[in-house]
Amino acid sequence: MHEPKFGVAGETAIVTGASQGIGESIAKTLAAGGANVAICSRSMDRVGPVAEEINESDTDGEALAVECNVRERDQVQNLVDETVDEFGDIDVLVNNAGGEFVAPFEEISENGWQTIVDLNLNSTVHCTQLAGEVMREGSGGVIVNLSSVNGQHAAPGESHYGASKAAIIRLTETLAVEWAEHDIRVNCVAPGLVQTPGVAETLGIDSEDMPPRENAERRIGHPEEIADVVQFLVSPAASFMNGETVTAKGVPRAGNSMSQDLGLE
Ligand SMILES: CCCCCCCCC/C=C/C(=O)SCCNC(=O)CCNC(=O)[C@H](O)C(C)(C)COP(=O)(O)OP(=O)(O)OC[C@H]1O[C@@H](n2cnc3c(N)ncnc32)[C@H](O)[C@@H]1OP(=O)(O)O
Ligand SMILES: NC(=O)C1=CN([C@@H]2O[C@H](COP(=O)(O)OP(=O)(O)OC[C@H]3O[C@@H](n4cnc5c(N)ncnc54)[C@H](OP(=O)(O)O)[C@@H]3O)[C@@H](O)[C@H]2O)C=CC1
Repeated sequence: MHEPKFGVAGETAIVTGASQGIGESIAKTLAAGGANVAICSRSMDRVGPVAEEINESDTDGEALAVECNVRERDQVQNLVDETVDEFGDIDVLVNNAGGEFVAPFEEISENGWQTIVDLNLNSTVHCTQLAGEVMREGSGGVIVNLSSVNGQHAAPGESHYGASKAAIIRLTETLAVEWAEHDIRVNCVAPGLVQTPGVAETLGIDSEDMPPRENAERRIGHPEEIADVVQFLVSPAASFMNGETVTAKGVPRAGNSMSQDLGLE
């Protein structure tokens, strides 16, 4: 009989941007599956309680919280070092931290553009190079990057975000080829609109005022629905997947579904 291989027990995973939203859900899902998770955000006050919640639950996996701004390469090096000190190795990296503001291209300042490219793309480069070094020197590993449907299709007001998220897809494909010889798989998830505190902040509304999630025509995702895809890609069940971008957007419309999900189109 073929045994299912969807588990992550005993793995050590870094999840960036795990104080809320999709990253928090990924960390809790992997820990529930028995992985040890090193989680970060810019604020220990925000990421610490997530680690405490995991450690106080009956999951097999343990959590380590590290304050780390992923835009700062020296802080990422510290995250990697603390993870290895605590858990001995790094098997999994989930590049989740990211964000944006919505603005027309002509209104984005040089610093505004730089901020979003740093936050989404350059942070992924820092984490992947520094954690990847540990994986290459060890027994390989798995990397999952968070792109977006806005990295796959045009969306007004998202030029900086879309460009950085599209670049993440091509980086994923390139590294999958370059690092196959090191036994490192690199895949990507492209979510459609997911109900998180960050999206509510971006839209300037309260989380409770997000459009309904269960409307079949304008389906908005739950963070757990992205976390489960990440867990699959991390697990040995996805051993023949490398360089892929898995889209998870609820309703298979062409193009960018986010503004449709919001009822704007
Ligand atoms: C159609 C359907 C759509 C639907 C869209 C719905 C969202 C769908 C997709 C969601 C994707 C997500 O990633 S959801 C997660 C998103 N969550 C978040 O992003 C929440 C956290 N946000 C943030 O931290 C900030 O917004 C962010 C800019 C990213 C980082 O903040 P920082 O403090 O590092 O940066 P700041 O110092 O504030 O700003 C840096 C520069 O950016 C400029 N800047 C900041 N906000 C700006 C704005 N709204 N418009 C112009 N410019 C702006 C500032 O003026 C600065 O430039 P100068 O003035 O020149 O110095
Ligand atoms: N929600 C959605 O609809 C979609 C989201 N995505 C992508 O999924 C990922 C998660 O999104 P979502 O959960 O909505 O985001 P949220 O804004 O809700 O959460 C972002 C997380 O990242 C952390 N973070 C932000 N900046 C930094 C930084 N510089 N260094 C370290 N941590 C940081 C935040 O923690 P803190 O503030 O404590 O630092 C927080 O934990 C992002 O990459 C996003 O682009 C893609 C498509 C759709």
